[in-house]
Amino acid sequence: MAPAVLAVDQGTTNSKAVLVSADGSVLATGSAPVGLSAPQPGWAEQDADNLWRSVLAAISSCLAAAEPVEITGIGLSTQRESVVGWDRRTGEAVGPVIGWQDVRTTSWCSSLPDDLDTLVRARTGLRVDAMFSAPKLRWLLDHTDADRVGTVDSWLIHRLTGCREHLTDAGNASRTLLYDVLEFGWSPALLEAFGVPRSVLPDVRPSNAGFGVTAGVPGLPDGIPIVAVLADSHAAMYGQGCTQAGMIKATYGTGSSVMTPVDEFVADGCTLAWLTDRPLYALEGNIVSSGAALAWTATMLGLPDVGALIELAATVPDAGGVSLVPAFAGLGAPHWDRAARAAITGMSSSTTRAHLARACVDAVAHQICDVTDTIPGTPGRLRADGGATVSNLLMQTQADLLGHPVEAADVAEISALGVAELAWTTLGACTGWAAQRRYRSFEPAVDAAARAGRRAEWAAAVASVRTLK
Ligand SMILES: O=P(O)(O)OC[C@H](O)CO
Repeated sequence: MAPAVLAVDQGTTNSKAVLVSADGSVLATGSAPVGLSAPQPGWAEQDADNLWRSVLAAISSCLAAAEPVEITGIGLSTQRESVVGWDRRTGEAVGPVIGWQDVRTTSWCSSLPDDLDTLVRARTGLRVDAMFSAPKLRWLLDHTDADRVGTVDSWLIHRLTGCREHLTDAGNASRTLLYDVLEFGWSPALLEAFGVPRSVLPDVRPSNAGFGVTAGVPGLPDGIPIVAVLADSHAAMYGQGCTQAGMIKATYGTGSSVMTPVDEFVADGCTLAWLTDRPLYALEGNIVSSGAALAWTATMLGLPDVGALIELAATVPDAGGVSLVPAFAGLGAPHWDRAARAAITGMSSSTTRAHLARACVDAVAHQICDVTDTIPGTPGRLRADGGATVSNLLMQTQADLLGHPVEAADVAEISALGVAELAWTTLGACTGWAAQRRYRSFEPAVDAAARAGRRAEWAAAVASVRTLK
């Protein structure tokens, strides 16, 4: 039987499973949706058992679509910052997954002392914000009986290993606000500040250090090693071969993430992408709503899906002066204004549904530019990945607004391929798959004055929703 790595990419809306051979070929894929609910405004919850079942369903449909293979290892890529709590004795989830988009702890975060933010920046590269795990963990500990907690990777490791292991990788840990990315351990000062006891947290391992073996997983043999674990956005960066300073990638998911590796840790907007034989730090900007904004606008316009929205957007040459700022849960990077709310500006009596659709596509691209504008010496060429990159209209808009070429990876499963590549590298295979990957290239097609005009229109719309001036 041919050897393969089974890569699982657990995201906000879907769980995917991909069988990948040692040369990077995709042998089979499977996917299953995950439910998401908003029981109160600003809350985002998922059912932890449903999430686990969606992983099993994705694996099962992937294996059913493949010729028989020998699974030599598992690679795990997961949505970040979301947290789960469970009972140490029974292994069962206690309470919901609190999603990364959930902002229920915003006012609690605002009540924390300013000097905590200084400490958080110095030790994690991040800032105090309700998006990150620590305030969500505090909420779980206050409102449930959980005595074990972790991010989604640790919940899946727990289930894949028959409830034996309580582990996380350093890249996922770096998104919690509790992990010292310079000392490579949970920070006692940050644990105390957020009121999270060390005893409830997983042990942190380097991203390719091994995370136990499968036990009792329906449809999988026991004893398969979990070789590598990466956070999904970081896995996309690995899959893009974006591993050196001077390269930049954007992942278009439910939100978007722009990342560029840096040679040294910077105490603002920096994250630990992974830890292998050495750490790789990256500057990152998280955009809260991009794919979610496209889906919302499609629904509001009575369209069946995002594909139909983009088709409608393509029927007009521009947004006709309309801007749509998708601050449904506030603004993330680079504005970090959680009290801001969404708005549509610039409408006139000649505004059509197509202009609104086009404004939403523009918004996804503008938000990426807002982040790249803040990255010093932004490299010219942007590598793009994620579901929305199938849209040529979006990619062309991105190149036009950026003023630099955009290269869209011609693979749908870049995060799964990224973690599969790290797993195969760890197992001793010769990789470097990004060099052979095909990209769709988009060159800017508008002049500097037109670009500046559109960026200024967008900036005015963002300014109109901001609460922090
Ligand atoms: O589920 P995605 O792909 O939108 O990714 C979610 C991110 O990891 C949140 O930081």
